[in-house]
Amino acid sequence: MILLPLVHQGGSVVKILVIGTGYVGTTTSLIFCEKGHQVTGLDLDDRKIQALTSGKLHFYEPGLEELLTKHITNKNISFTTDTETAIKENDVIFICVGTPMGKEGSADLTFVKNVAESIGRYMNRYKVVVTKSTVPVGTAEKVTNWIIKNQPTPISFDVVSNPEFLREGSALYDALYPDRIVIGTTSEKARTIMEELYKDFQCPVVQTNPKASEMIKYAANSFLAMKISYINELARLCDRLGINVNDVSKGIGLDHRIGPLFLRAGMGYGGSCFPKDVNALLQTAKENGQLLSILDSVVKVNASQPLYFMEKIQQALGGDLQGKTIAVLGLSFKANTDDTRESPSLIIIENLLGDQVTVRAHDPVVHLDNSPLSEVVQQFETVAETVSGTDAVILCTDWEDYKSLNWGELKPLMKQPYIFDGRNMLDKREVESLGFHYIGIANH
Ligand SMILES: NC(=O)c1ccc[n+]([C@@H]2O[C@H](COP(=O)([O-])OP(=O)(O)OC[C@H]3O[C@@H](n4cnc5c(N)ncnc54)[C@H](O)[C@@H]3O)[C@@H](O)[C@H]2O)c1
Ligand SMILES: O=c1ccn([C@@H]2O[C@H](COP(=O)(O)OP(=O)(O)O[C@H]3O[C@H](CO)[C@@H](O)[C@H](O)[C@H]3O)[C@@H](O)[C@H]2O)c(=O)[nH]1
Repeated sequence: MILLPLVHQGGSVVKILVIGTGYVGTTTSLIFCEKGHQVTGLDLDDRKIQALTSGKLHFYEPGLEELLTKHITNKNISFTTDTETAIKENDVIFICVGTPMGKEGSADLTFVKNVAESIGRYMNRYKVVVTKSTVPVGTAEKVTNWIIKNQPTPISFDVVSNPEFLREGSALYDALYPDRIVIGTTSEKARTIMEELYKDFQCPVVQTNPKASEMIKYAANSFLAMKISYINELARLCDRLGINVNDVSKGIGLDHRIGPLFLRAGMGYGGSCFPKDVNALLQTAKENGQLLSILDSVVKVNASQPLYFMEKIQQALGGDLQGKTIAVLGLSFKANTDDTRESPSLIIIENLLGDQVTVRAHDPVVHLDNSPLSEVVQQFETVAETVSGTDAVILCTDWEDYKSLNWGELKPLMKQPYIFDGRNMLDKREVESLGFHYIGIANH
């Protein structure tokens, strides 16, 4: 299924192809449609393409499905699995495929390499090839070489690094209203085309070379991860001293040099990005003989944070958890997504199961269904069913739904009134006044 144009650029016509229809690919496609462009979305996964073609999103992301329906109706977007035709018919190609954690923490570039080879094989005229996937420093050069190696005859092209900074759960807003756009290229021709594509975005544009652009993405994610590990480790000290870490976050975050965001203490960062990207940057540092000792510590603190919380749970419940029944509320790595990749909830569940606990689970959008976890964890439709007969509730994901629960009504359903709040979501005094034992992360 192939599209007609077009973004007009200085009289010439530019057609956009987005390769990979995951969180980033789908969002990227739709924001360019919003800006009046015409987009083809390509994926190898036929089920995803069929779903998207019929206006259905294959993942949970607020606001995206409505936009998808709108742009399908307006014929601004179409989807295909036909790699060759899609490459031939489009001029700007965004690579949005996954770059999962590979050997020793480095980014696995298999999918990017496959795409670059296809682009080389099938390109028929000048193309701008844009890496939106998060890729290590030096990848633009690799992509260039993979394309050249697969070209039957030499045809000119440019590779641009243009990292994506959207968050799951607010992907659409983040992509439509980014804090900045980073364009990494040494080609004036490609830069002009990229500027044209982004001309309606109201934010600063950082113009740099591909290597610096690739580094900006890793440096940003690692910095945010560092803020989280910093506050989490500080929370452990606050716990010992009886200090409310939320007050500390507020007190330091109001200093505009520090900023209020990413200072929420909890069970550690998860998701498809921070864990893999911090590790990939560490691997880049190692390969280049440079120690990043702060980031080393960020990873260590993050790995031990769910275990720190588990210890608090064990201590409060008398040491041995064997034979207890515990409700886990929230499976996704954060609110407003159905993504469970590297979710701290899963680490908590794994530890509970290891302690011979019967685990009952709930999540507003994640369904364990056919996952291996469904064989050992029972999932319920409502929170009331989930907490029935349990010795404790563990709040693992910061869903709004959980903040507004009527704990007074839930308490009589439980065997023991314990709440472990891994996200510091609840008002300690309020639930304690209902007769609960409440333990958060330095939420005193
Ligand atoms: N998820 C996020 O919030 C986020 C934000 C910013 C950047 N990123 C980065 O963007 C990239 C994509 O992330 P994602 O979460 O959207 O990934 P994803 O795994 O959800 O989607 C990737 C898609 O690429 C498809 N694909 C793989 N090989 C292909 C090929 N040869 N041709 C066509 N399609 C192919 C897969 O089928 C899949 O649908 C990663 O590098 C990630 O680190 C992700
Ligand atoms: O104060 C905070 C903020 C976040 N988190 C946790 O940190 C993780 C990541 O959260 P968030 O950054 O909101 O989600 P992602 O969708 O993974 O987005 C990050 O990763 C993306 C992929 O690279 C980037 O594009 C985004 O800019 C970057 O925020 C989650 O487990 C959160 O619960 C905390 O524990 N405390």
